[in-house]
Amino acid sequence: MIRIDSVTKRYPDGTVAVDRLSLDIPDRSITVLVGPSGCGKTTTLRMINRMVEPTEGTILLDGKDVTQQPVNTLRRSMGYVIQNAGLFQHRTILDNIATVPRLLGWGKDRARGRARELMERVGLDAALAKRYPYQLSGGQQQRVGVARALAADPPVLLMDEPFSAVDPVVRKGLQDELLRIQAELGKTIVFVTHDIDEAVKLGTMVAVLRTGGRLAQYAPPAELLSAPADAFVEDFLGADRGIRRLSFFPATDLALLTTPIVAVDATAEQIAARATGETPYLLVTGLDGRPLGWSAPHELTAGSIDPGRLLSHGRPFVPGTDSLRAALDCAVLSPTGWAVAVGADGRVTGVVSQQTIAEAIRGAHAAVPADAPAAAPPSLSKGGPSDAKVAG
Ligand SMILES: Nc1ncnc2c1ncn2[C@@H]1O[C@H](COP(=O)(O)OP(=O)(O)OP(=O)(O)O)[C@@H](O)[C@H]1O
Repeated sequence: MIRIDSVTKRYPDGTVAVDRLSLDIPDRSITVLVGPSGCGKTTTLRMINRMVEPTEGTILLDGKDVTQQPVNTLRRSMGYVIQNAGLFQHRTILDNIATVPRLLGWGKDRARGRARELMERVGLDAALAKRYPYQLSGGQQQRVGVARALAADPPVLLMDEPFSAVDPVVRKGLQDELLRIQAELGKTIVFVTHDIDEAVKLGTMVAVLRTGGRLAQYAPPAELLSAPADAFVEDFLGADRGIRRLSFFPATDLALLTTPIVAVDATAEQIAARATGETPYLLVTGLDGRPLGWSAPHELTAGSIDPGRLLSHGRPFVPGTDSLRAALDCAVLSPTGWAVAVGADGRVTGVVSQQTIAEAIRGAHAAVPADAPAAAPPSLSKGGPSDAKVAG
């Protein structure tokens, strides 16, 4: 949908911010521009909506040169979100969001109705509608910024470090919300960040730029992690890329054991039958099938198992939704070294050892050569079990 074709930007003082950059930005997906400070990310983004004009090269939107379109028409087809939201301080939240529809000539009631709809979509309480930006938290202001950019339903969203100014917890919430909105609305999003973790989490495609505005690598995140193009990209990705790459493999095919599991009301015979030596511990579940904790079999008293005396079961993972990284994390954090698998309803479906997960990891790596990346399954959570990421 957006083609950046051999674009160079030289500022009047001679600074080359972007150097012969070519990128095909796919339709209805998130493309992330990432790289160190000053590598030309913002300049590239602003050339798309013509806030900055290229010195050389062309940018095509749906096959048409952006310089051949009236700049106002072009910008109205592109929502723009910046760090700190850039809200109009003297306008209410509702009127901030209604800005572009009003510019397009919508009546006040219709524009405000649309604004209310968008507040709900980005997770803002309707009670905030009449407040002014200074009466909102940073995270809420960013949500207003996203709602404002979406108000006229533009096909393209340009986002320049939109979540950089908020704390990590709020940031994660905003990222998850963006992925959810994107899954619903299917916008073409170009997203600038200097944070490689954010790039890998959000991007369908990731363009890594190096200082001087040159493209170092353009690839889906799994490919970046498995086959960085050079030492610069490898360094930029950080030390633990092998672990992070596991986010792209589903925990679906792990062989789960169901024997070492007993219910809290288990009889002595049931406990004995389950203590087969497959694991040094048994997992105790409640009568509802949810995990309560681990115990050595000889410490369990039939008929009066005290949940308060069990070892923590740790954080469970959901096979089919979570990744191998999530499963490994659960096993590493479990006091017994065994991870607990649950269904979407929270009921235990089995347990799995670190060793079995390690074998699955070896199998996954072997099945996908380093230069042929794993494709992220559509509903795979790429982070820990609480990372509700829907990969693009
Ligand atoms: N108006 C300007 N005049 C001259 N040089 C500029 C101008 N705007 C940006 N630059 C320079 O162009 C280069 C790229 O800047 P740009 O803002 O695009 O980088 P960036 O990757 O977005 O950086 P950051 O992550 O720090 O925001 C930098 O060296 C910057 O100093």
